[in-house]
Amino acid sequence: MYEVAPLLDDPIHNLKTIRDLYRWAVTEMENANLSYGHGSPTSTEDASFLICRALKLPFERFDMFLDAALTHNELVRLVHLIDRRVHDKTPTAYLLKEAWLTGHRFYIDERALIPRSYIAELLEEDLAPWVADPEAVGSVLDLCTGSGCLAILAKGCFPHAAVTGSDISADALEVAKINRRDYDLDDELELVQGDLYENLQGRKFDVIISNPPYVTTRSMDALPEEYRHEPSLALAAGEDGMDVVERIVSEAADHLTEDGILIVEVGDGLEAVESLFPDLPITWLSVSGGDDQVFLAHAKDLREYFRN
Ligand SMILES: C[S@@+](CC[C@H](N)C(=O)[O-])C[C@H]1O[C@@H](n2cnc3c(N)ncnc32)[C@H](O)[C@@H]1O
Repeated sequence: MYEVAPLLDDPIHNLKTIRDLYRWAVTEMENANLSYGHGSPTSTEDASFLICRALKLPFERFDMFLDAALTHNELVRLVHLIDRRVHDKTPTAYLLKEAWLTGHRFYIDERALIPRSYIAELLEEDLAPWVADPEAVGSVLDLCTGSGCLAILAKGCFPHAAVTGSDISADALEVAKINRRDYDLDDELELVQGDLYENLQGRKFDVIISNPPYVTTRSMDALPEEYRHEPSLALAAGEDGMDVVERIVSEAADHLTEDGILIVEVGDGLEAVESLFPDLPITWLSVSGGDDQVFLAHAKDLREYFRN
């Protein structure tokens, strides 16, 4: 039996149906001033998602189940989860051990960043201008792969490519291995532990994607509590947030094939990137729904720029 304090004291006796629990959860969440940067964008979505998935109900049909009665065990379990969401500020994805990205489900726990990269949308929809024939892409590297979410989506986008995901964190790679197994990709997705390009034996890739850490020291201090549940290794990247990005870009030419491309997410780091690499030809890719920025660079331009 869970030990449930202090939320349970009062309300549990009055919560009979999913609707009762949902209304109460939304009120508790709104009073707690939570951050919604990890998936569901509002308290109503966060509460309904948490309740649905914890009860294994289909999220898109939540309305149909609102009048269903809750058993005592279900109620205790859900109140406990909502208690952790409200008081520990644990992101819902970590409570449920699942995150959704472009309609795909990924296992997640606190060893890895909760999947939310904008590169996922590009992979699903928007790479056509730069990759004429996805079927012809032979190799993809997902640097800083974390949970492996982007590497797995890349496998879907480039069906004939050998995909490699690399990360410095052994913990994160354990999460990636779970996702690799869930997607039945044990034989098709290679996972490598190392500091960026280390341990890739000088191999070259047609496409390198990366959602690296890019939070500045100052922003780290101001992040909502929810972010403190994520590994700081996945977020923090020095004074200007460019510690890892700088190395990814400056070493990329050695790891790209002749016509290869590099795609990197940098948050609101547009100015920082342009001041680090003035005159490097890069294309900023607009991704719907956020300030986050992703850029693309061609191998030939990187080679030329870093020739000396
Ligand atoms: C922002 S998370 C991205 C995870 C995943 N790609 C995603 O989009 O959800 C950044 C990842 O970079 C890894 N990382 C940080 N520094 C690294 C380094 N020097 N070399 C390789 N990986 C690194 C972290 O362990 C973390 O998993």
